[in-house]
Amino acid sequence: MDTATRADAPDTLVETVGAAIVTRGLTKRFRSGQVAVDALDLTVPRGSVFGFLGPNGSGKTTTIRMLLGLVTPTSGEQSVLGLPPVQALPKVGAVVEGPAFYPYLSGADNLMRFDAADPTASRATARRRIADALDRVGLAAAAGKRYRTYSLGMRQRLAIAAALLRPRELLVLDEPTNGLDPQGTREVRALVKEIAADGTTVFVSSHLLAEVEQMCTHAAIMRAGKLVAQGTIASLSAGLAVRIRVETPDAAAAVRVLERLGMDDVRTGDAHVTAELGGHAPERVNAALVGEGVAVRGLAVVRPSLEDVFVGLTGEGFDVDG
Ligand SMILES: Nc1ncnc2c1ncn2[C@@H]1O[C@H](COP(=O)(O)OP(=O)(O)OP(=O)(O)O)[C@@H](O)[C@H]1O
Repeated sequence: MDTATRADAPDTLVETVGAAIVTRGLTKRFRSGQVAVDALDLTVPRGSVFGFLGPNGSGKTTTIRMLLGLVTPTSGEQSVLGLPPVQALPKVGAVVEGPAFYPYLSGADNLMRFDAADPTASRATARRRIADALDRVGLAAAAGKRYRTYSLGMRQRLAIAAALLRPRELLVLDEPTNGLDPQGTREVRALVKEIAADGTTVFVSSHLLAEVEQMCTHAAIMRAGKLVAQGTIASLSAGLAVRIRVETPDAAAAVRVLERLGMDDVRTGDAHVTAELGGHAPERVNAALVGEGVAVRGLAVVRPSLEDVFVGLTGEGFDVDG
């Protein structure tokens, strides 16, 4: 699945072989009549870090709860690791709501309690399992420290460790950086990449465009319960033009030069001018501007962002407040 499928899902089985998550027409209508998820066709390739992106209230949590068997769909189909969600659960780690940890217990003792709650886990190997999980999230050195002394990032990493007490093929994280400070956010993003590098598919919801752009290989964009687009990060923006941005106090002169070069969609901003780069070499554009006496304070090639994709497809800004 290297190409963007926009809102169109692949409809042959062949295309979904190897998918960690597939949904077809997945819909949740709450008793209130609210349609939280509307005919969702999602294909999450195995091995991807898949960003499930959408403003607050766009249906991300409801979808995740259906995928984990916590909410019954109104209609549609879904498979997780090729199985109905409930059957897949032993192979799926999830952090949906912050797990309840005891503040006065250490990180290791908290995990011990989690582990003990799993009837299939052998007691004999518990210590090894917990040490491995703590090591995996970078908390080995803090294993004996009380939870209440943990930073926000450490707390979230402990939650991820709890989800990774058993070998998992898929890790589902609902807004894992929500409420974290910048340091905690960096820690969690780095951890997600490490987990993916070990071969685990990671399905992570977020309302932060830049976060998904940085952390994920693929993304699906939701709006008001509906899928707007999905594909690799690169393919999502492939249809959008790369632009050149010129910082200059001589905007009017710069516009004339860019238009003379035959550049499309030339726009003037506050002390800058942008245009579609097309087949033009940025250094030649710069030379032409300078040759005409335009004072160029900065020149950048701007690749389209996921926000541009969202705006292009919906005609709306990406409003994180829903
Ligand atoms: N149990 C429920 N009963 C009725 N409506 C609900 C219920 N749960 C969610 N909704 C509604 O469904 C819509 C989607 O909510 P959901 O929580 O799935 O969105 P979200 O994208 O995860 O947003 P957030 O990040 O704010 O949780 C919202 O309008 C929400 O108010």
